[in-house]
Amino acid sequence: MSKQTFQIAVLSGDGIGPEVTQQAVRLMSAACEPFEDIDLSLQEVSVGAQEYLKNGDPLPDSAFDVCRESDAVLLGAMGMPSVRWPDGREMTPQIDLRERLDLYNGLRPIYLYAAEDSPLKKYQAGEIDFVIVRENTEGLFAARTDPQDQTREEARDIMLITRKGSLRIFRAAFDQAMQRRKKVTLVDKANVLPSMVLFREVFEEIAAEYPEVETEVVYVDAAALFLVQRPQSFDVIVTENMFGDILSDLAAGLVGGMGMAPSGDIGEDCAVFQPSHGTAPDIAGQNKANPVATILSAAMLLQWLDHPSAKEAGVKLDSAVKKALADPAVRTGDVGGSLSTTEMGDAILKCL
Ligand SMILES: NC(=O)C1=CN([C@@H]2O[C@H](COP(=O)(O)OP(=O)(O)OC[C@H]3O[C@@H](n4cnc5c(N)ncnc54)[C@H](O)[C@@H]3O)[C@@H](O)[C@H]2O)C=CC1
Ligand SMILES: CC(C)CC(=O)C(=O)O
Ligand SMILES: [Mg+2]
Repeated sequence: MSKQTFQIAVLSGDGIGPEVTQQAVRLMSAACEPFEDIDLSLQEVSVGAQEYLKNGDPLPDSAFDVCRESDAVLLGAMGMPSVRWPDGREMTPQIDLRERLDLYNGLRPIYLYAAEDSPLKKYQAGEIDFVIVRENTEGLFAARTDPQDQTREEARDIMLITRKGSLRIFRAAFDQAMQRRKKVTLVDKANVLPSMVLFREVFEEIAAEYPEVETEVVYVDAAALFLVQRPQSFDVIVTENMFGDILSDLAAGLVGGMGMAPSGDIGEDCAVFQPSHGTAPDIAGQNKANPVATILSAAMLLQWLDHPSAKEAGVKLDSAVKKALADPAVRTGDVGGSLSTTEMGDAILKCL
C-alpha cells in the first residue's frame, strides 16, 4: 500500500500558542496513527511577536514559503499587546498570511457541547450550532495596507468591498448551508454604508442561485442582539471581515468562551487552521489554557486534506472531543473545570 505524506507547517506563535498547539499536534498525530496510508510530516516554523523581537520580522519570507509549500498550516496564535510597529499598531502576521495566501473563506464553527458551558441557561447540547463565514481578505481590515492621510488630528480607515470578493464568499457560505440546515443569514450595515449596499446586492444575486436555501438579512447591531436572544435560529452567518471578527468572539462566549471556538482560513489550494482566540497573555505559560479550540481546528485540518483516511482521522478526532466533553468534569478552568492544558489533552487522547 502506498503512503501519502502530508506536509504540515506548525506555527505555535506567542503566549498560549505553543501550549495549545502542542496538544493539538499530539492529538492530530495520534488520530492519524492507525491509518497506514497516510503520514504527517510536521515542520515547526517560528513566527509572531517573539520572532519579531529576535529577527525584526513577525512573518519572515522563509516562514511564509514553508506555509505556502505545505499541504496545510496549523497555527496557535500570534501577537503580544506590548509588541507594536512604530505607528502604534500591533503586528498582525495572521492577517498577512490570510491576505498573501488569499485565504478568503474564514470558517468559524460554534457548537454547544454541554448546557453548563453556556452562560445562556436554556440551551441543551447541540442546540447552539452554527458557523460564521467571515470574509477574510477585504472589509475594514483592508485599511491596514491602504493608508490614508493620517494626522494626529484626523485618521480614517476605508472599508473595501469588491464584487469579486463578495461573489466568492457568498458562494462559500451557500455551499456550507447546502451541507447543513440550508439557511444563510447576511450580517451587514446596509442602512448606513454604501460598501454594505454593494455587499447586500451581490448577496441577493447569489441567493437566487440557491433557491432551496432560506435567507435572512440582519444589520450587525441587531445580529449581536439576536445571537444572544435566539442563537438556535442561526445556521450559516456570512459577513465582512471585522464584523466577523467581533461576532465570532461573541459567539464563542455563547458556548463557553474562546477556548471552545476553532477556525479554518480556507483558500483555493491552501488553508490555515487555528483557534479563534489570541495569545491570552493573562494565562500564558501556566498550563491553564483550554486546548479544545486548537484540537478542533486540527480536526478541521485533517478533514480538509484530500484523502479519505485523513478525513476519517479528522472525524475521529472531532468525535473524541465530543466524547471527552460529555463528562462535565473534563474541562479547563475557563469553562468551570479544574484540568490543566495537558490533562485536557490526555482526556481527549483517551477517547480517541
Ligand atoms: N489569531 C490570532 O493570532 C489572534 C491574536 N490576537 C492577539 O492576542 C493577544 C491577546 O488578545 P486578547 O484581546 O486578550 O484576546 P484573547 O483571545 O487572547 O483573550 C481573550 C480572553 O479569552 C481568554 N482565552 C483566550 N483563549 C483561551 C484559551 N484557549 N483558554 C482559556 N482562556 C482563553 C483569555 O485569557 C482572555 O481572558 C493580542 O496581542 C492580540 O492581538 C488576538 C486574537 C486573534
Ligand atoms: C489580530 C487579530 C485581528 C486577529 C483576530 O482577532 C482574529 O483573526 O480573530
Ligand atoms: Mg478575533
